[in-house]
Amino acid sequence: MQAASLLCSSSSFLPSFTSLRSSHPRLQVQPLFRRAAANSSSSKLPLNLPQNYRTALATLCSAGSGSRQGPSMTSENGQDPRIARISSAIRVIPNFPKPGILFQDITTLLLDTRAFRDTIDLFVERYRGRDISVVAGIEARGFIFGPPIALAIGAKFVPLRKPKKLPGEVISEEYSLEYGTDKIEMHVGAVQEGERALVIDDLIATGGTLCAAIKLLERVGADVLECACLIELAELKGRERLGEKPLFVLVNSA
Ligand SMILES: O=P(O)(O)OC[C@H]1O[C@H](OP(=O)(O)OP(=O)(O)O)[C@H](O)[C@@H]1O
Ligand SMILES: Nc1ncnc2[nH]cnc12
Repeated sequence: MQAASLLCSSSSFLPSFTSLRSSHPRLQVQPLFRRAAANSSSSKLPLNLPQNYRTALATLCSAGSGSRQGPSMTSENGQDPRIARISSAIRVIPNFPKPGILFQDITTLLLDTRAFRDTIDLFVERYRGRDISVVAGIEARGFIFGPPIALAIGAKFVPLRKPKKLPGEVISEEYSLEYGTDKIEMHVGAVQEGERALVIDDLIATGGTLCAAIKLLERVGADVLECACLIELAELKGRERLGEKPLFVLVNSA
């Protein structure tokens, strides 16, 4: 399968927007849910069309030994019925912020109170009762999903921020982009050795950001149970970059 390419030409501008060009082959997965517009090419889509082809995989996108189904997985092809609504609520904007990029816009999901609530609930159902004391959210969109999950499961929320945003002493982890590098930072003392952590972001593309987040947490001795994202751009194989670390996603977007 051809790998999609990062189109950003500089790490200071559009640090990690990742494209899946419309010419790319379809995702090689067994979809439990396929959207009606599944055969559309992104280049044919009007900008305001809420979706392109998107395959929702419910909890089956978990990898590694941490994989398990949430308690409310009622059957309709084995998929939780909430997934279809969540998938539909994410808008895909072709050619934003640069030509060739299919931008996964989660702001439309936030406008749909039921879909937003269902998203949080699905994560909470998965992580409640697993003795997680830290939910680490990645700037910026991990800050939207992380805090409600943290509150619901009784964990603290730790923001992992872009450079020079945190006022206290920080540890940093650099990660590579197609062109150049970027960095995320965490406050020293926010997480203690031995704590059980979950990393949350809206989306995994190449996986560089999540890898850096895992490294930050492990450097202070935390045990990172799993990473969780709303969306996976599976063609970019970010999951492989995570190695054995389990990844849980709700929606797979090709
Ligand atoms: O898997 P990767 O290739 O590392 O890319 C994924 C990251 O890219 C996006 O954030 P972005 O860097 O665009 O920052 P933002 O959320 O502040 O817009 C997304 O929210 C993830 O954090
Ligand atoms: N295609 C994409 N849409 C939204 N955020 C992204 N981050 C990296 N690639 C992205």
